[in-house]
Amino acid sequence: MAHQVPDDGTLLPLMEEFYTIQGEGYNTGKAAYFIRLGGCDVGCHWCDVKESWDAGLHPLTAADQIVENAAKYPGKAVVITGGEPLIYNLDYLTAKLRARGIKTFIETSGAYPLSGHWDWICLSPKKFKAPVKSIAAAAHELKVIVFNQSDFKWGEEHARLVSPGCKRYFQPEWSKHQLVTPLIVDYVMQNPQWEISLQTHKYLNIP
Ligand SMILES: C[S@@+](CC[C@H](N)C(=O)[O-])C[C@H]1O[C@@H](n2cnc3c(N)ncnc32)[C@H](O)[C@@H]1O
Ligand SMILES: Nc1nc2[nH]cc(C(=O)O)c2c(=O)[nH]1
Ligand code: SF4
Ligand SMILES: [Mg+2]
Repeated sequence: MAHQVPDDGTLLPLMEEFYTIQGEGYNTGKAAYFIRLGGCDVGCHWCDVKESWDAGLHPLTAADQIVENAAKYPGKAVVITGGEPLIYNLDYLTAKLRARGIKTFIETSGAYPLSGHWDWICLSPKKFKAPVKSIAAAAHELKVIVFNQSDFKWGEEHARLVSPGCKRYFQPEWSKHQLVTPLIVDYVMQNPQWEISLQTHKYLNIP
């Protein structure tokens, strides 16, 4: 059974929360508390967290409780991810985190309209359900997953939509990383407005 999630953002389906090091993208290497919300209908066939997709499997949890949990850790940054976190209204959760001096980062496909107050927005657009138009201009980071050669073209199409200061990354799809990492290395050397992002937590064997 799906939950009835209230639209004021005070209750959210929480899959897991853990303190670790941001493994990907611009904030790689920084300690952060991860908040993983359940629910996603984007359907990436290579998604590395398919257990998140069914929101009904993940308990509705008070946003206030999530804030209390996050505030216990010395790293004053959270990464809100999922699933697709923008299915939910994140205004309440992010306002409360910021009021506690905690920086707010999001990982999103952009398939739903932006809510929340953000210090860093990582947009990772997907072919399977394209981002809403308004989100590209707000992104601080564009992180495109490379599963095959066609993803470079897809990345370039989205790079035209983001702001000039937005960081651009290609990140290998994990199951294909041996094959596609050398392609990304070549691409970045030829197109230095792009950088490579690796899922460093998977090499470090941390969450
Ligand atoms: C699991 S997603 C959750 C957030 C949001 N649904 C999204 O896709 O951006 C978190 C990040 O992991 C990336 N990701 C998911 N599966 C991956 C895989 N197999 N290899 C590399 N990156 C992956 C996504 O593109 C996204 O940047
Ligand atoms: N260490 C670590 N860094 C991450 N960056 C984005 C992640 C995600 O699943 O959204 C992730 C994750 O699951 N673990
Ligand atoms: S949008 Fe994110 S959570 Fe959803 S299927 Fe794709 S990678 Fe997984
Ligand atoms: Mg992950």
